[in-house]
Amino acid sequence: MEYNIAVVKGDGIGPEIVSEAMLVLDKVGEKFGHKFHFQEVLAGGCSIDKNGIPLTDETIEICKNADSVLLGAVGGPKWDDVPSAKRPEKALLGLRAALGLFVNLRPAQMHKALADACPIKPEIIGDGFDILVCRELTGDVYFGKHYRRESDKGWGETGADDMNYSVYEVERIGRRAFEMAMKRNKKVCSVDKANVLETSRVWRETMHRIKDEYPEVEYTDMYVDNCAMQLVRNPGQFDVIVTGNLFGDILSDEASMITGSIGMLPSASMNESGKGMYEPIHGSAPDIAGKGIANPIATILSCAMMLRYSFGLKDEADAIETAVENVLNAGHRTADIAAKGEKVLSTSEMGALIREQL
Ligand SMILES: NC(=O)C1=CN([C@@H]2O[C@H](COP(=O)(O)OP(=O)(O)OC[C@H]3O[C@@H](n4cnc5c(N)ncnc54)[C@H](O)[C@@H]3O)[C@@H](O)[C@H]2O)C=CC1
Ligand SMILES: CC(C)CC(=O)C(=O)O
Ligand SMILES: [Mg+2]
Repeated sequence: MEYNIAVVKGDGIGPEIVSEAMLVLDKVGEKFGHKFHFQEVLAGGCSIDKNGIPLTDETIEICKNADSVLLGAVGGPKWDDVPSAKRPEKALLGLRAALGLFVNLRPAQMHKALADACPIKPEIIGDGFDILVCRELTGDVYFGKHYRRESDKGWGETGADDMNYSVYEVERIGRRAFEMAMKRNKKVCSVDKANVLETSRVWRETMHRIKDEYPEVEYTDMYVDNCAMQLVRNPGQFDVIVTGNLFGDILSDEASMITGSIGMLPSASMNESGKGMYEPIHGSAPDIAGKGIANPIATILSCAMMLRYSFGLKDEADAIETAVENVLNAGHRTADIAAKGEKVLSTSEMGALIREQL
């Protein structure tokens, strides 16, 4: 089969990690008899530099018309002072909205070989953990009105961001979370801040209404502050965590670190018709950009999610995941997951070793 993939390398380490992932897809194509056609497009800071705006209509059209989208990361200090409506991150939010990508799946699994890179004590980790953060991606405070006004207390200029969730949006993500749980360990933990936020009260009431449609699933509610704590106290208690855009963003970065590094976590963002955008959960890592030391595994595993979820290529997805596992089991490490004194691989050396396993 032939597949058209729009590629948004983006900024910072984006081009370094995405190039490795594209080579992995080429290798999978060779092995399994597929052809992946890549069309590179600009979004984020690099688009601001070339076009004056972070996201052009052309990029949106190419991404909409492709079978799938592979994205690295956008943003960086170079563009920190551009007006907020034109920041690189607006490209990401714009693409998510334009493609209707309401669900963002972020799996955080313990790779046994990386136990040493996990900052939590082995007796707490026990047999490991396998968490799926199911984050709502096109609502919440990220898509509310952002504005400034004068403080009515005379405290000067005040920033304000509207946080919203409608019943429709919660039902849509909630059902997706229950469906994912049915294919896994049949547990859903819904995370909110219903003790304070009206948005969260609508979230919780809606989740309680739909949970009865899935009687086999064990359902719990948890406040987000408690969840942040429980993720390090006992990560093994979780199966699917369903939550809003902001809480999911923060909790998935935290969940990534207990796997060893944020450089390990892939993600899949999908719309109602299964169209997807696949990206690592991390950002453009300006502190290490251009040094060739970023971990490409999150992006490579995002390609596995693309093959599985958008193209239905299960064996091909498994092959990538097994190749990554083999490389980790053989003790190969990039800087972020290496123990003191361990040999450290570059981005391209890690990519090459993974391809050798395919
Ligand atoms: N999806 C996206 O495009 C995202 C973009 N961003 C943007 O990225 C820029 C930097 O944001 P930060 O808060 O620094 O988050 P970040 O995720 O880029 O980096 C946080 C820390 O993790 C490290 N790190 C990240 N990815 C890594 C990898 N693959 N291998 C090894 N180490 C890695 C970085 O070196 C840094 O020390 C900002 O402009 C931010 O807005 C942030 C998150 C997501
Ligand atoms: C850069 C933000 C818009 C989003 C983010 O941090 C994320 O999706 O992980
Ligand atoms: Mg984030």
